[in-house]
Amino acid sequence: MTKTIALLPGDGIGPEITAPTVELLNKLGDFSFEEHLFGGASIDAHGTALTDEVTAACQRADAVLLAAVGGPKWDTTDPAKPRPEQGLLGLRKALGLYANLRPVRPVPALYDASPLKREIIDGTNLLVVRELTGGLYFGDRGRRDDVAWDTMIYSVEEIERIVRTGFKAARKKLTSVDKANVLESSRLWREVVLRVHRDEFSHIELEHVLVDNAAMQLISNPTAFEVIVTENMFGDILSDESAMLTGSIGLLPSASLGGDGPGLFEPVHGSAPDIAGKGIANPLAMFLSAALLLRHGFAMEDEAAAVESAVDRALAEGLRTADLGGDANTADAAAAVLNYL
Ligand SMILES: NC(=O)C1=CN([C@@H]2O[C@H](COP(=O)(O)OP(=O)(O)OC[C@H]3O[C@@H](n4cnc5c(N)ncnc54)[C@H](O)[C@@H]3O)[C@@H](O)[C@H]2O)C=CC1
Ligand SMILES: CC(C)CC(=O)C(=O)O
Ligand SMILES: [Mg+2]
Repeated sequence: MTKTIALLPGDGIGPEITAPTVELLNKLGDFSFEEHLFGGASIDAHGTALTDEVTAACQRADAVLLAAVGGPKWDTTDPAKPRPEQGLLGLRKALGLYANLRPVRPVPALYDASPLKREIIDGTNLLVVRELTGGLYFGDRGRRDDVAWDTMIYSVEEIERIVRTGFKAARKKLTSVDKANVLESSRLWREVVLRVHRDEFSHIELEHVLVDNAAMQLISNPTAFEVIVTENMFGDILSDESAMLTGSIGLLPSASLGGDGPGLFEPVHGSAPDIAGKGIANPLAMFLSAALLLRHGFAMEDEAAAVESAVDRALAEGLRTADLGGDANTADAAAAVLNYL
């Protein structure tokens, strides 16, 4: 049966990396794409980053494929004005997508594209499990006179469910990243992690690492990590950092899961306004997000693996977009991957 994919190209490089991804998916299955304005594009048309109609269309779809939102055109410090990123946060919340999986799998062909030494990267294969609908990005915030505040708030239930996702993803070891030496929300986080480990997953090795130390060890000793589970903002920051183990943020995909309805699949990177419109964006993070959509959204494991193999093969055969130090453009990258599919 035809599966419906809600397509949200968004802003900046979003439409440029979405078009070849649709082409790629069309080679692998019978999909019906329903494209919607989202983020800045939706603000321009409707005055809001996410309309009720688009929320409903995403809820009805079998999966949601999103590129990226945002850009200088919509940057504002005025809290009364709409921002593209509000659409993203709103959609994740509306779909109940509390678990964001960000696999980091450097391939040997690209070790030289990373600023890190080959010996440090070699053997790295980690997963960042980022809590996506709580924490600092969703807590109370405000401004009064010359004071502003954001609140990091977590309930036991919110921590339990993401920690279980982390333990289930781990074969041997889970690293829980927090700031329990300072933050009360992290102390609760750690208590819950310890209890869930003791009661349900004692066969998995557990370690706690403070977030500042984790940021350092991701660069000095990345093979020490298998699965990292952490709160929303820490995961946001650590995953962009981890991207450099692979050589570029343009390579990192993600899957957002956990709701009753469809999953949402999107690259880790943003709308890259500095290169938008030039046709040089790396589409591989978007292709790999489509692979996660096939795997997690539609249980199409063979097709997902085929996309990942085609990406690996293209890179092994020398494909290098500008972010990887080469001169291939978006169309070249798409042609190379489609060729090996
Ligand atoms: N999920 C989303 O929609 C996200 C949206 N944003 C938004 O995107 C806008 C730009 O944010 P930035 O901080 O600049 O982060 P960014 O991830 O868009 O770009 C950071 C750097 O990486 C490069 N880059 C990113 N993706 C690339 C790709 N596929 N190929 C080649 N180079 C790539 C960019 O050219 C830039 O130099 C902001 O409005 C931000 O709020 C940021 C992160 C995630
Ligand atoms: C609106 C932001 C939370 C987007 C972002 O940086 C991300 O999800 O990685
Ligand atoms: Mg981010």
